[in-house]
Amino acid sequence: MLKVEGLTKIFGGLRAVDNASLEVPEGRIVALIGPNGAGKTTLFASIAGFHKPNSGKVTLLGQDITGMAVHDIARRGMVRTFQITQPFAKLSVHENIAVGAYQRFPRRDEAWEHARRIGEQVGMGAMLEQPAADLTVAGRKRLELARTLATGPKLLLLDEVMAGLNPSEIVEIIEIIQKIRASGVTVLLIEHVMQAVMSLSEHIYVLSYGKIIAEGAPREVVSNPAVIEAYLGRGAAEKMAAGHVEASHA
Ligand SMILES: Nc1ncnc2c1ncn2[C@@H]1O[C@H](COP(=O)(O)OP(=O)(O)OP(=O)(O)O)[C@@H](O)[C@H]1O
Repeated sequence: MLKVEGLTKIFGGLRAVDNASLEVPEGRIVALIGPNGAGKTTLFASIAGFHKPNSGKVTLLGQDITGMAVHDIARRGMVRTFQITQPFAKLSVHENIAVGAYQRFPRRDEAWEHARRIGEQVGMGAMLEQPAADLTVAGRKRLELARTLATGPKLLLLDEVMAGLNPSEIVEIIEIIQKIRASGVTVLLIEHVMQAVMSLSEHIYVLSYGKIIAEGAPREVVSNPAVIEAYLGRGAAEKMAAGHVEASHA
């Protein structure tokens, strides 16, 4: 569904993303992990049209979309969420979701009904009439998910939708993401919550200093010495193998 080949994005002298390649097959949940500042959000933004890559190629459903505008990419079925959510605070939850739904259903009644269904899908059925300003962090994260989902994506790019959530909220949103995938939407997610990455994704890419340093099945990737070192520093993998570092810190 999505193929990224040799993507590089440079800010000033900084190679925030350096020759990164990845693939997301249709119907899968794929995760992109890596330490803070590794370049994950920059890679997302470069894939979804928010940044123009310096080099590399992005292919969506067989079409070259490199450097295309955000709305053209969205029309082709790929949308992203944002880490910092910015709903229209004075509008209700239902109205906020409808803003996304209008991109797919120009008729008001259809967009409205679609927005209600999406609201229920993300567990916000009882909150539809609330102003977005009254939502908790978890509510705002769900609303962000609902707004992008309402545009009818084939591929959803989720940027840290679990940040700031408590354990039970995380379990709920994991279930919602599983349902979204079951409804036919492919997912690429950036996430720091390892519990979620491990239980949701079938394939993981690890970014460190802009480069993809490892990829594979979740269990393989978390025990990869290069990945452990990227998170814990040089020599950590060896110390861990010798029992000097708690595995839970990885
Ligand atoms: N618009 C920008 N201009 C200049 N430098 C930027 C810009 N956006 C990001 N960077 C830099 O690029 C690098 C990668 O940042 P990015 O936000 O992509 O990392 P990240 O892996 O998403 O981090 P986090 O997990 O903390 O969200 C960082 O060094 C950051 O300071």
